[in-house]
Amino acid sequence: MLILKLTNITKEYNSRVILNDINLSCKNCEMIAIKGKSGVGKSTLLNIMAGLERATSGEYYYNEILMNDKSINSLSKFRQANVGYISQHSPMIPELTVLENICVPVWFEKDEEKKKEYMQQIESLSMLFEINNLLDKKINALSGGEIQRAGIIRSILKKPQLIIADEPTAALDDETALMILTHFNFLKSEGAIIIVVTHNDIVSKHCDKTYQLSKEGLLLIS
Ligand SMILES: Nc1ncnc2c1ncn2[C@@H]1O[C@H](COP(=O)(O)OP(=O)(O)OP(=O)(O)O)[C@@H](O)[C@H]1O
Repeated sequence: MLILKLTNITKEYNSRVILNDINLSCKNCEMIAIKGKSGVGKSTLLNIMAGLERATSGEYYYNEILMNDKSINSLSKFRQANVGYISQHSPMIPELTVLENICVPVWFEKDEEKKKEYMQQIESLSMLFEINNLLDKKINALSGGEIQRAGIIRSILKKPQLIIADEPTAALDDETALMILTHFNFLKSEGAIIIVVTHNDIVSKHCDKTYQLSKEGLLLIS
């Protein structure tokens, strides 16, 4: 079984405590929501779990491997192999088309079979998320919600084990958000761990557990 475990995690920036004594355990086929006030440290926590930042103290185990003392190079390999990171504002290259932007992770793949598999994923996900008719347009021609859906496809096309999503439905209407959540549920049933930061009750209702992040720590609220 795949387990993500945080024990007594703290994070400080310039001696300012952002996260204090954070404990969390989740396993594959689980989707959890994290809520909390602006500035409380939700993105910082996601960054630690994604291997983008190191905690100041405490232990982060992913699949029984201690991530704290990994080198920057190893963390980067961990991310490439395991993590699909969905951010609020997916960075896109404006000079490229939607398809070219989505294809960025495919550039680095040397295995031709895998490349083919990723391209098939892009085709089916863009149909599912209803942006298939926009793939040859320049990114600037898309709405915020369309760009967000393109960013989600790019983050999940390699079927990552760990999906970390920071407000993945912020730019989406409820109906489109539900479409994304239905797919997240499918990925969960296939074995992924999904961790979502959200202010949207529709999203948290689709999660197995909801946590509240505050200065007191991370509390299970439902
Ligand atoms: N690299 C950094 N250096 C210094 N301070 C930082 C850094 N990154 C984040 N912070 C600070 O840490 C605090 C938590 O930021 P974070 O982005 O994690 O909060 P958040 O809960 O995700 O907020 P929001 O909901 O507004 O996105 C903020 O006060 C922020 O200014």
